[in-house]
Amino acid sequence: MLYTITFNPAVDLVMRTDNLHLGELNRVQSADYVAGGKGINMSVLLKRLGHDNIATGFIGGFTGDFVKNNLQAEGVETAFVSVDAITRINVKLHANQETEINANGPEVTQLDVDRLMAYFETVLVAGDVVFLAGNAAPGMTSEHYVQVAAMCREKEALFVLDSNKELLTACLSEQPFLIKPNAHELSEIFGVAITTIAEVVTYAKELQVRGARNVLVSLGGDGAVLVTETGGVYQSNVPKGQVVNSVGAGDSMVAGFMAKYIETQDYAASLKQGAASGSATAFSVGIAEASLVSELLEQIKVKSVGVN
Ligand SMILES: Nc1ncnc2c1ncn2[C@@H]1O[C@H](COP(=O)(O)OP(=O)(O)OP(=O)(O)O)[C@@H](O)[C@H]1O
Ligand SMILES: O=P(O)(O)OC[C@@]1(O)O[C@H](CO)[C@@H](O)[C@@H]1O
Repeated sequence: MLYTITFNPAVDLVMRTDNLHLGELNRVQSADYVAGGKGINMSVLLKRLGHDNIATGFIGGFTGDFVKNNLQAEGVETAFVSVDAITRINVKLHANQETEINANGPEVTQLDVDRLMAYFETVLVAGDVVFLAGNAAPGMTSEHYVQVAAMCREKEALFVLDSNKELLTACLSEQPFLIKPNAHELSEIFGVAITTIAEVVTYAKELQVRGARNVLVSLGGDGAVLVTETGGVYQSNVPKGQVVNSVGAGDSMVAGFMAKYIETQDYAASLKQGAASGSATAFSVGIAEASLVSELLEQIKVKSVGVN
């Protein structure tokens, strides 16, 4: 089975206005409410690409009910631990530029974490895939991420991680199957400016030395680079299209990549579908429909850029 974990889910409130005037009343042209949080976005796209999965994490309040109902409407099974507080609302504002305002989210206690870990202790078996994505909820530390990573390693489940510098680097020693930093996160991890593809490859390989099995670096409108444990180094382009809302593009890339990997174990084909999925979501209000992913696949070129 595939499981996603979102420690701090959200309702994403996506609003559009022509111009944003700080310090004044602004009225918007449109407002859309979308179930969000990185693991949740992955669950939606995995299901749309034909992969049953179970969404887990911590959830609460009327916003939590909204997220669960949306997932269930998508056909995604849910196994969240309920917390006695309201799941956050994150504002995604599209004016001249995209601005994101992410709330803190509810406090999570050690008892909540223990409940979630007890669930995984019962269900997880060899060959399962666990996607852990997004930031920690208040009350959580990197130790909780390492706990999940270690359990996956012990039970021989593939562990896929997309999170910030501190949480990602803390888990490297548990040998995650896939990590997906973006260019900015890669620069932050090493404290250097990374501008060329050669530099991306060098630092992605350094993450492998530190424990990651496969490293997918997303480069926004410049595509992505994949460094594999089997020695491949691949680069993908982006298709033509109108960016509508790039929120969730990275999550979609991970879901699209893993969906294809599970089917084929073909890294180049997986990168191709990952890239198509990321762009398809960037060209959509929420997470992409499978039909747009297939349509964009035709425009994605994956080339080998050297041997690892
Ligand atoms: N402007 C764009 N045009 C076309 N494709 C895009 C664009 N932005 C993102 N993508 C696609 O989506 C992938 C992931 O995007 P990005 O690097 O922005 O991830 P991210 O920073 O993790 O995003 P997020 O945190 O918002 O999900 C890119 O590698 C690319 O394939
Ligand atoms: O605060 P986090 O957990 O880092 O990110 C949460 C978030 O910004 O990530 C998703 C897009 O990747 C959104 O759906 C959601 O609002």
